[in-house]
Amino acid sequence: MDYSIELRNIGKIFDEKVVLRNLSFAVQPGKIIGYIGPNGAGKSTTIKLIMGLIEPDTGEIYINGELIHAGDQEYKKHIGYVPEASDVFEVLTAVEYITFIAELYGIDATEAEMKTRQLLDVLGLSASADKRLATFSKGMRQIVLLIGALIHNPDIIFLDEPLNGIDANTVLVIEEILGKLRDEGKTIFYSSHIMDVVQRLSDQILMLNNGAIAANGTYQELVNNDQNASLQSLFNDLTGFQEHGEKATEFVNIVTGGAPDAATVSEE
Ligand SMILES: Nc1ncnc2c1ncn2[C@@H]1O[C@H](COP(=O)(O)OP(=O)(O)OP(=O)(O)O)[C@@H](O)[C@H]1O
Repeated sequence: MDYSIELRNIGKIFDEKVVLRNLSFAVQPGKIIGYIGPNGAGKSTTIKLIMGLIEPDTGEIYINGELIHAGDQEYKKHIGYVPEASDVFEVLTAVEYITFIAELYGIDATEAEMKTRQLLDVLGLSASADKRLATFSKGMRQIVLLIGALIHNPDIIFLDEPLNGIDANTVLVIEEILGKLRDEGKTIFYSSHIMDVVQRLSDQILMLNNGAIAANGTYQELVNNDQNASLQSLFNDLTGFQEHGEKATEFVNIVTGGAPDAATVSEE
């Protein structure tokens, strides 16, 4: 079987800074892939490369076995993307925004509106369907972005912190939706800093550090079946971050004036 996404030796440099170095990984359809790493590790850059928004400096990207380039259009029809930043067209209503996207993907206008209203209804937003997005809360916007990314039934779905601002009940529904889409054979590429959600949802975890893969496997493989381990502690280990306790003490001491040398701490 072809991989749905395969990166071979990808390199990317921005302003003389090496952001991705020889990045290689492959993922199969019908899996949720947790894509994690510290701020600035290169996660969004990877997603932009796969979505063809930017070109790699070196290496190749294959989607469903086909070598792709940034200018290619065909494969993009099979991709859905839920961005982290909720930049939506504020003057549009939820229905207008989602049907606009659906029509861009070639869905007939009447069908697009019908499907949009049904999906908004399922996720509890039917009363706000014809309200402008300017009036929507962060979580409501996130749901609109999610529907907009899925309405054309994509095979490969990228989600960047998709649960931000969404209430606990709707989170449960969305997690189940992602599981069902995975069972339908979709590839779900899930990027998040919330380790317990990634640990719970992912069939495969890819950890990026300094532009290279630091770990790649199932959660059980990564923690070596250690019952006391967690993705959070593995993340701290692999990214070499052990001083959270000291950092917290230092911060609180500065705020409260509790440490004798608090005034000099920031001079480093
Ligand atoms: N267009 C760009 N021009 C210059 N530098 C860029 C550009 N895009 C990303 N970078 C740099 O590349 C590095 C990786 O950024 P990227 O957004 O991929 O990280 P990330 O892992 O998604 O981080 P976060 O978790 O904070 O979203 C950062 O140092 C960033 O400043």
